[in-house]
Amino acid sequence: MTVLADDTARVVATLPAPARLAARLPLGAGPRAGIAEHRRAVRAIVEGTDDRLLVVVGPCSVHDPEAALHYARGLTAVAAEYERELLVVLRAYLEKPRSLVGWKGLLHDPDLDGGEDLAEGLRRGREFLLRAAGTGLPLAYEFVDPFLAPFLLDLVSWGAIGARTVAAQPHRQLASALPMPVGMKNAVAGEVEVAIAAARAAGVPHVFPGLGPTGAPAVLAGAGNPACHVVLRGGVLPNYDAASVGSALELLRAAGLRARLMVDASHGNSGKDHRRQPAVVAELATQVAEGRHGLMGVMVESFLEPGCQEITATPLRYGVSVTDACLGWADTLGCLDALAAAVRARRGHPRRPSPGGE
Ligand SMILES: O=C[C@H](O)[C@H](O)COP(=O)(O)O
Ligand SMILES: C=C(OP(=O)(O)O)C(=O)O
Repeated sequence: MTVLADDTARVVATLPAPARLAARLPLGAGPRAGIAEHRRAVRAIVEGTDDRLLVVVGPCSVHDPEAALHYARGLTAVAAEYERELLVVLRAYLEKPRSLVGWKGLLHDPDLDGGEDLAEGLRRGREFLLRAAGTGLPLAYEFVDPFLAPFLLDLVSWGAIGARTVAAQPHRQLASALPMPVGMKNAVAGEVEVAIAAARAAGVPHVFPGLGPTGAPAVLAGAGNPACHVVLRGGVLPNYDAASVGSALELLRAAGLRARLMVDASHGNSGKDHRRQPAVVAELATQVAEGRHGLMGVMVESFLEPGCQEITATPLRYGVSVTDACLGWADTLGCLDALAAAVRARRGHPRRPSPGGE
């Protein structure tokens, strides 16, 4: 066993270099081209040259890859049905940030038993993302630990920096170097300014320490990511209502940013009660239908079955979240239908020629 000089942490296992993991689980040329196209399509919505809604939907966390793939296959058919109005992106989250302690996601603990076999978690996580990409859906991923990003980022078409890390310089630096649009969540208590600051900070170049492809510590350079944007996820109070969305758009304009944002129907906007997500989506659909062009995306936490369960339950119920409660499949279909109808209605409201297109 190797002991660090100051005895603060023991090395309990080693990980492969990112390039080695990718060589074992390679992304083929066809899917790579598909992901490049997905990123271009997501960017077009973020920038406002595509008037569809970006809908990031799927489980809070992937704990059972087979169930998540089952969900993804169902979503593929629905995404095709609504492709004229919605760009549907699968939440494929393998890391969970915790408010205190708890299961940190499939990468950290793939057997859900506290074994914390990160090497196996990375292998299984990358394998899952490859199979999920094989459905043809674009994938969404929250980059919780910047150290783990180089193992997986080639598979992601929309990235998130979460409410617990959005103020952190390492996450903003990472976002500046990511090759896909990145949503910056407002802070846990609800502060939107920190998400705007994160989008601004990640929009400019940074030089920062990280892991090179060969696994060696390296100095990395991010060119700046102009497709970073804000995601309103609520806080102490929700912020999906028309007044809150309007004032966030004003803050973006005042900061010199594009007045376009996504709203998360879950988390602080639903009080983590999945049964409230359809009402949040209905309100967002109303705003869209009435001509709110700056509302460019919606996030929904959804899985095969509604609700959630304790990760320690035996047996675990198939298709039920082990982290935040999710909408079930039937309600998810209702949400997508409402959002697609809203986009059709919005097309009847011409955009004002403002920088944000609001
Ligand atoms: O999205 C998932 C959770 O909200 C996030 O991981 C925080 O969870 P926690 O507050 O239960 O730790
Ligand atoms: C953790 C998440 O969200 P937030 O950062 O908004 O809490 C999430 O979307 O999984």
